[in-house]
Amino acid sequence: MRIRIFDTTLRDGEQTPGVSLSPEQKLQIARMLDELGVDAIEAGFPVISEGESKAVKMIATAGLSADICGLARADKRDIDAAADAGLDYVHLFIATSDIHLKHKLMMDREEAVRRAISSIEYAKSRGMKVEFSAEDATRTERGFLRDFFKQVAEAGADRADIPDTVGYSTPAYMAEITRDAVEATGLPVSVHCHNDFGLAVANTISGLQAGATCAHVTINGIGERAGNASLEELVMALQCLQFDEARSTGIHTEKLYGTSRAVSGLVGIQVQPNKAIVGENAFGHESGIHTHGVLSNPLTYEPISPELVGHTRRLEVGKHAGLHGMNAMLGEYGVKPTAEQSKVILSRVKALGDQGKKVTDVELLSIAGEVIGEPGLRRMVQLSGFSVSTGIGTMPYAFVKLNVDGKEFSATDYGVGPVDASLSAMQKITGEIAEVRIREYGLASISGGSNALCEVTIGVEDAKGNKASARSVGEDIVTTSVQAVIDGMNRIMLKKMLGGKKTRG
Ligand SMILES: CC(=O)SCCNC(=O)CCNC(=O)[C@H](O)C(C)(C)COP(=O)(O)OP(=O)(O)OC[C@H]1O[C@@H](n2cnc3c(N)ncnc32)[C@H](O)[C@@H]1OP(=O)(O)O
Ligand SMILES: CC(C)C(=O)C(=O)O
Repeated sequence: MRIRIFDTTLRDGEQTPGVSLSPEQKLQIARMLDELGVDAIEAGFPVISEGESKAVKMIATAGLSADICGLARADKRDIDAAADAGLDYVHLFIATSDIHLKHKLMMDREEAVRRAISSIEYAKSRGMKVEFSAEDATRTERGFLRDFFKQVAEAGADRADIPDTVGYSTPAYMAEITRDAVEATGLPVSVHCHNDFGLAVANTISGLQAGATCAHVTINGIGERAGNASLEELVMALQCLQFDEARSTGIHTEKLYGTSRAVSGLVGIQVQPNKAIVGENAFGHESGIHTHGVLSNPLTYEPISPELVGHTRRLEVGKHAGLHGMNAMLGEYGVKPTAEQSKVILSRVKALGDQGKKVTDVELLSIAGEVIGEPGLRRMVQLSGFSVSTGIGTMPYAFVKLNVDGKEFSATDYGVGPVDASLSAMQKITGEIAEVRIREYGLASISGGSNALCEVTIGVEDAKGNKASARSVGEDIVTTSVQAVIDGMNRIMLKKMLGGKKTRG
């Protein structure tokens, strides 16, 4: 069965506290969602502001393949705003649980039904298709919910949606009320699940198994409080796990990781490393037993291949590392220790781990260099000049000069602060010579006071998915950041030059 993916990143996702997108940013995300292959995009809630109405209009007229929809309360002004934004598809809602009716809407059940019916009739009179949500459905008295949906269908709604507004349902209950709604309405039914108890995807799947044909989801699971059902998790679960019946979607799964990162950047919310499918660690391994297995056959410790979702594999060393994984990582840099040397290198890596430290690629290589007795691995990139200016009433600015294998490159750029400006300037250079991008940046203070030492940990990646991590410690956060990036770049360039066996990606 083909499942309809209704993406609400731009509406419920944007309701994440602290997130606001400009119309241009919303259009940019809508285009990405369309390319990803979603069936419907909830572009926004047109009545809430001028910018929101403009954004919805821009998306509605952008010629996208997905159906474009907007949210409206059971209220004429909201419906007019949706129609005026150029929509022919509106998502109407009214709460049906007693707690919402009594304490929020101050109306009884009969009034809620009347408001639902009149809003559907009005939206239809304005030429729009209607998807109707019974807000807080899962805390609504079951008999009333069933009756409510029946009347919504009789009033002319085209689709019915079951929101688990505060993530309160269990999968079993979601299935029961989905069956009720399908029977009562005879309409295509959607499910809209929140993640307050971490069950949003499980509840969504349960609703789909019980007869719903559409899932409301967001990229990275962003949304109110603990968020909504995550698009990437749901889509991959439907595609890869065993269910009673096969359910497919139109999502181009190889675009999932890129879309996740792009949305994360635009909304300003980092994806947690252990997030399923798209987190940095979703295909990352440190434990020796795991890296050993993965090197032989990745499916030993990965349920799916990272390429399927546009992600890459990453091996790391640390306290839990083993010889096979560590030697494979060193092999990428052309470093081949003897069996005895490997044991010594690993014990020093573990000693760092025992001190509670993350061990970066640069540290692994410098330990290996010391143990093998080879001079440090060649630095192709060196910092040969650098200055920044910052202050109040001035735009932070950086000048960076790098010596790359004897050739000088320089770049300048602005940024939100001196670190940002320096990293942007560096990226201009690295874009030219090595296409290295910074995928992770962490800054921590490791001693107190204004003369504190800072520690910068950085992850860099090239266009081919080669990754390297580096750490630098110093007194000046800008210089330390630049040094960490340069260390990471050196590792990537060395890896490319040596063309060692690739253990990642
Ligand atoms: C579960 C969900 O995600 S629902 C969607 C939630 N999203 C948002 O709220 C996003 C943006 N919201 C806003 O910008 C504003 O809240 C607006 C523009 C919608 C309304 O702003 P205000 O007029 O200042 O009202 P306020 O937000 O304080 O209160 C909500 C009003 O909507 C009413 N309301 C809530 N749900 C509905 C509904 N489904 N149908 C009709 N009226 C509703 C409330 O009763 C209250 O009405 P009142 O002002 O007459 O008392
Ligand atoms: C408007 C509705 C569908 C909603 O977002 C919710 O109940 O979570």
